[in-house]
Amino acid sequence: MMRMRMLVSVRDVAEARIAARSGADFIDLKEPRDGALGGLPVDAVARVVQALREQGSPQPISATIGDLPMNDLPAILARVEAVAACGVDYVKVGIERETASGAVLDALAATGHRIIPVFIADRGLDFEQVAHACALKFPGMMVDTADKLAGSLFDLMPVADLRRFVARVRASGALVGLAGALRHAQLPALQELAPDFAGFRSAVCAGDRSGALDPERLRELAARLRAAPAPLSA
Ligand SMILES: O=C[C@H](O)COP(=O)(O)O
Repeated sequence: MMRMRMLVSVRDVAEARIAARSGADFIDLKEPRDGALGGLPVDAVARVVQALREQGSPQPISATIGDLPMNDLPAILARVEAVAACGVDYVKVGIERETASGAVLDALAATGHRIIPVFIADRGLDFEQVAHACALKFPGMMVDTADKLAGSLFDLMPVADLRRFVARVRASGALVGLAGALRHAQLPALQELAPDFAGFRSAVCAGDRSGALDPERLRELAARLRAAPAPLSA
């Protein structure tokens, strides 16, 4: 079992370069000021992808499409196409706990792009929806939280549900990731859950997640993740 990898959310070329040289395993493009899955303008995504590819950064790159309502499937699909065309490795799409989400998952799977559904967990997870997504064979799946002021993922979801999510997604063959205002202090709890990767923004900024990426915090987190033994439960 590999160690747990670290996805780091960045908003521009400068932050992406910092993340690439400071220990990030996945570089995730978003505008943190615009919420959990705030999207960057497509030309900004393209600029970051070009800069990272030109400097030979090996990390896979993901980008979010932005917070779009589940009932606006045409807008979701148009945005997926635009973001995928920037050359990212993965397109992240927020999945709300709503009836319309089933049809969104079906349509995303049919795009042929490498989509990572991100289940928004503030109101808990619908495990039928998760099972539905698992059957659609996405390359990865995550949970994240929308309200970053309500505490971390561990405050919003029971550990038993997180464990169930990790097991269910892993059994489907997809990569599984956890995020939601995760902090350094939660690394032991994360290690115990043993997702393939964990996503960070709040913990690697000097102020709140809308501020600037802090290379020192990032390097410290990366060092702690590298030092941690691979969890037995994995
Ligand atoms: O995809 C990961 C998120 O951007 C993590 O952000 P956060 O640590 O502020 O919840």
